[in-house]
Amino acid sequence: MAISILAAAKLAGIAASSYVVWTTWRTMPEPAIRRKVRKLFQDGELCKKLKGRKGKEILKFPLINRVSIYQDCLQVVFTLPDGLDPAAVRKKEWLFQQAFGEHVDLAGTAKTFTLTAYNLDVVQYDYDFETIGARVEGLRLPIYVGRSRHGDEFYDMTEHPHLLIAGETGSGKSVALRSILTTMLKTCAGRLQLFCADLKRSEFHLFRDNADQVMIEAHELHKTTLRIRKEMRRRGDLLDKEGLANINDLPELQRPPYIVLAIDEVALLKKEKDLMDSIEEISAIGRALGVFLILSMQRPDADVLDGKLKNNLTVRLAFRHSDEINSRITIGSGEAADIKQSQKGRAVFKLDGWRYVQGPYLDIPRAKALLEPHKRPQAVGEGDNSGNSYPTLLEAAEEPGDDDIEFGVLPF
Ligand SMILES: Nc1ncnc2c1ncn2[C@@H]1O[C@H](COP(=O)(O)OP(=O)(O)OP(=O)(O)O)[C@@H](O)[C@H]1O
Repeated sequence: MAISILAAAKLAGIAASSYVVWTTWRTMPEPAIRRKVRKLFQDGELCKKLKGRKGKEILKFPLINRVSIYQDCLQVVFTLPDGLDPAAVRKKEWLFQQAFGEHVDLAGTAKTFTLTAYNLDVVQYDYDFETIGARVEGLRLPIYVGRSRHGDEFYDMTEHPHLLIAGETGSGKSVALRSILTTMLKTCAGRLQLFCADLKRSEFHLFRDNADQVMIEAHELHKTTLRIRKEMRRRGDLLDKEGLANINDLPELQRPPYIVLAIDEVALLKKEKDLMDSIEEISAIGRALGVFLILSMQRPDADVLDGKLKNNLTVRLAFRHSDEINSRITIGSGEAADIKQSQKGRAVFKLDGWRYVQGPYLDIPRAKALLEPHKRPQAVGEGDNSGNSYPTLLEAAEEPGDDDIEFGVLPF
């Protein structure tokens, strides 16, 4: 019997050693797990040394508050005694891995830590719209990120605006953008205007028939950001007039479509000061007005992204980074440097804490096939047939206004 379980584990792609460790402690009663964790504290000398009466040394170990055994993981919550350096606990993560298998997370800051041991790692998988579409149903502007050990990871961009995607070359950024935008286009027909800028000219040609505009030159993008700024003013006026704070509060038929501006390889724009200023303005005030950014680049250092803009990109997806310093630039900590080169599509997803995710794999031919039924029927900006009376961004830009002066000075 034991042999066939191991064989099944191997067939399922699970490292056999990890599986054995998992099955061993899955069947252990809670007191035995407590004893085992206490033993690890002793072996790792994770304790505060105190002087007792008559100079006798007393060792104070962390206190185990809770042990929970779930279907897919084991959790142990413990509190450090005052004076024990939390870094010492983090350094000994390997001890917990040896005991509970390699898929261990140790989360905590100063005093209370949660050790979570999972039975499985996240594995690569293919994009499947049937499943993903069902998961994100009901979200206004869904971003489907991938799978973590907790299950599918997705969120509503109207609640968490502006996404920053970063990672070294070949780590999975373009595939992630492809799958994120495909999901959006398939689920938000009639309430999304998508603008894509791809100065590398490598990825967004795919969306040419689906997005409202695909730009490959900085000056085209500049013109579009000026239009978006003008549109934001128009939306601001509308909200003022209606006494509302967010376009989501408008009645559905009056509600402007969400605008998403996705830019691949932002580093190529670093010398375009005016353009970057426009992007920063969108990041600062876009949320309530329904205007959102997805920016992708290899390294979001100060050279490329001004601090204010970076702070407004509140959600982060960090694929493999070459070292801890680079990882810190993107997510403020080193975990993206622990992703191996072979782990394509693996990233640190940072939103209300962080976790590792595996993005779904979607190649260009399949993305094309998925997008085929969603091609825009008309030329750029000629509206949709959703019954919504709000003018499209490009129609609105045709109205005379004070920005026409700005448009005139652009280098076309
Ligand atoms: N989610 C994934 N699952 C499996 N394989 C993936 C995944 N994402 C990327 N890959 C593999 O990695 C390769 C490189 O991915 P991708 O082109 O997205 O990298 P990138 O970060 O955009 O690189 P660059 O910055 O050079 O454009 C893909 O061609 C694919 O083979």
